[in-house]
Amino acid sequence: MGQADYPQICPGGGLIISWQLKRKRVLLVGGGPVAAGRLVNVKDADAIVTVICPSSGLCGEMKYRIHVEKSVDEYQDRVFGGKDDLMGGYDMVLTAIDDAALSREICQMARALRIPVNVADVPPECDFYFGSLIRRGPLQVMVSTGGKGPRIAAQTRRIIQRAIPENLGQAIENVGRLRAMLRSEAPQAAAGPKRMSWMIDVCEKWSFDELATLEEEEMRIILRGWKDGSVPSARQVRGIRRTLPDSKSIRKAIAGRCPVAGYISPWLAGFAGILLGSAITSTLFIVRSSKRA
Ligand SMILES: C[C@@]1(CC(=O)O)c2cc3[nH]c(cc4nc(cc5[nH]c(cc(n2)[C@H]1CCC(=O)O)[C@@](C)(CC(=O)O)[C@@H]5CCC(=O)O)C(CC(=O)O)=C4CCC(=O)O)c(CCC(=O)O)c3CC(=O)O
Ligand SMILES: NC(=O)C1=CN([C@@H]2O[C@H](COP(=O)(O)OP(=O)(O)OC[C@H]3O[C@@H](n4cnc5c(N)ncnc54)[C@H](O)[C@@H]3O)[C@@H](O)[C@H]2O)C=CC1
Repeated sequence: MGQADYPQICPGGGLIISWQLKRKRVLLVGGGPVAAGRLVNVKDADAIVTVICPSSGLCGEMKYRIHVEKSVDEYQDRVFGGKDDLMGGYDMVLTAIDDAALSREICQMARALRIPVNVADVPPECDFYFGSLIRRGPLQVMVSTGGKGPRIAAQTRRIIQRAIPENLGQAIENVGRLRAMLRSEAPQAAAGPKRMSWMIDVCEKWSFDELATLEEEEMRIILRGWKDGSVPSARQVRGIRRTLPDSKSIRKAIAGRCPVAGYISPWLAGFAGILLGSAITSTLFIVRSSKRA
């Protein structure tokens, strides 16, 4: 048992977790563009949100969210009024106001009440930071630089965004449905380890594209393997007809590069070659025919 057997502890980071805010109460003070961004973040997590901000200070998006979309659960058209405003049983307090002294005060009051608080742009007054976010259905990715470089967080997010397959959200959605079906077929706690290793096999054996296009009937067929611990492949479940190459392989074949020579895909090169060949042949034919004539 030595140091090398265990992951190294790297102090100085933040704890990245997926805070379940559903039906929890969030107080948002402010109504500018930053507050509007925060609102979207917490409503994406199904929170119950109260906004305190005079209507004269609401930005366009905030007006839309409150009056048209009606996604703000409670709107109070006034300035922040002191400690009583924090007594609504809140699980989180967010401020995005252009008043540094008041923000500091709200932060201190929230901390005294042990309510986690974020003051936009003031790291010492944040119990947690927001991050740069990617959302694809149930898939969420957050990039944090721990306050060192928020713009770099956004740039990193864009790099990751490009690397995430388009249909991954749908694949995860379907895996969620299959897991739920498995849980109702084998609900016993004792089956946990077997359930988990069977689900691991499904996720490893089926590609994202195959999972993304899974239909309910196919899920039932896969589940037939559960009892003897086997996982049928997509080819076995779908037969030869539906096992077309996935979109990634098609894209690679058409637009990819030959890994050895580095030139564009042999498919594309081959196709271009045929086109060029027929063009040359027909030109020669036309030239010869016109000479004869
Ligand atoms: C600590 C933190 C606290 C918090 O607010 O939660 C915080 C603090 C500060 N931000 C500042 C500035 C900028 N913030 C952004 C952008 C974002 N800032 C976000 C989060 C965070 N910002 C938390 C740390 C997150 C992390 O590091 O990972 C993002 C990720 C999420 C979001 O806010 O929703 C979002 C990108 C979303 C996206 O696009 O994906 C840009 C870039 C831009 O606008 O394009 C700039 C200008 C460039 C620059 O300054 O670097 C300043 C300086 C003010 C000054 O100099 O006066 C401070 C204060 C300080 O650093 O002291
Ligand atoms: N983390 C981030 O990504 C960023 C954070 N910020 C910071 O966030 C804060 C807000 O930014 P913006 O939305 O652009 O500001 P803004 O100036 O557009 O909006 C300020 C809002 O606060 C409201 N407000 C002011 N005093 C209030 C009070 N006593 N009670 C209730 N509401 C009050 C105003 O009516 C207005 O709606 C700024 O302090 C800014 O430094 C700014 C840009 C990026």
